[in-house]
Amino acid sequence: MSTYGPQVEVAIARVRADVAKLHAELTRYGLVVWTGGNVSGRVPGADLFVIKPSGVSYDELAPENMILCDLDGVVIEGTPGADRSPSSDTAAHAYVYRNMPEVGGVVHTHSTFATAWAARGEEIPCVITAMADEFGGPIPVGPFAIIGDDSIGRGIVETLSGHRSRAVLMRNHGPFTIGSSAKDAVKAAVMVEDVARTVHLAREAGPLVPIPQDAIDRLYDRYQNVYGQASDARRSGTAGKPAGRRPKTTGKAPDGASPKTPGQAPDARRKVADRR
Ligand SMILES: O=C(CO)[C@@H](O)[C@@H](O)COP(=O)(O)O
Repeated sequence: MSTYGPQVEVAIARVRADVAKLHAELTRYGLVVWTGGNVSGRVPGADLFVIKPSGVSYDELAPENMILCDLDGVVIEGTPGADRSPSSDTAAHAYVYRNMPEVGGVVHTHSTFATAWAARGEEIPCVITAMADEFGGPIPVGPFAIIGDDSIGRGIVETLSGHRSRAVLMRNHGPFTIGSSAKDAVKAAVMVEDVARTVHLAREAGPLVPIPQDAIDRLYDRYQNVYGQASDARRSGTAGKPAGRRPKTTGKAPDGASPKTPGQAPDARRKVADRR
């Protein structure tokens, strides 16, 4: 059944386990309701990534029902989980992996405060040290984009390339985060909600006090290069480092006619729609 070498199979198994487990962090930190968020992880050493099935309860997520895709977002037939349709945001995640080779994980949620900033189309100003540490400046807003093809991915890549922030607030939609791994992208999703909430509450109470740019730069540099342990991915890898512009490739969404397009074909809502 396997068409990959033993090393890649081991890597796929590890990413399946990580991605399945990390969805529990989204609920643990209150970043999602129902099935409104997704995590994916790149398979090191292969042009593949793993993402969850669309609209499936987080309680049901397990390594064997995660879905393996190529970097065009096409499901790899015959692999575990391939009988279900992948996340609605598969084409967006795929676009990010194709165009940002340093990215190892992508996360999307509708977390309340970050999504409220996205609904206003307003970037979150850098007014707390935790934000300077983690994001190195403001959290930018990305364009409004329709769900289902790679336009969200284009918006993420255009906004975050060359930007310190690992989070973008997609206008009228919600946060998407990137990281050196799926776990690192989940961390960014947790942190962006935390700062969105704090800055919102601060502004409700009075004027925000900006942090001077040179202090932001120093805080960011210390957090990325000194804070924590030398073995941390942030310090040893590319997480949080400015990505720089990447060459763009032509986006290719999954085949619209395929049963592997986002959303589960047997879902009850679909049967109802079909009857209309
Ligand atoms: O934002 C949206 C849809 O509005 C999706 O990202 C969210 O509902 C999660 O969808 P999936 O279950 O990953 O297909």
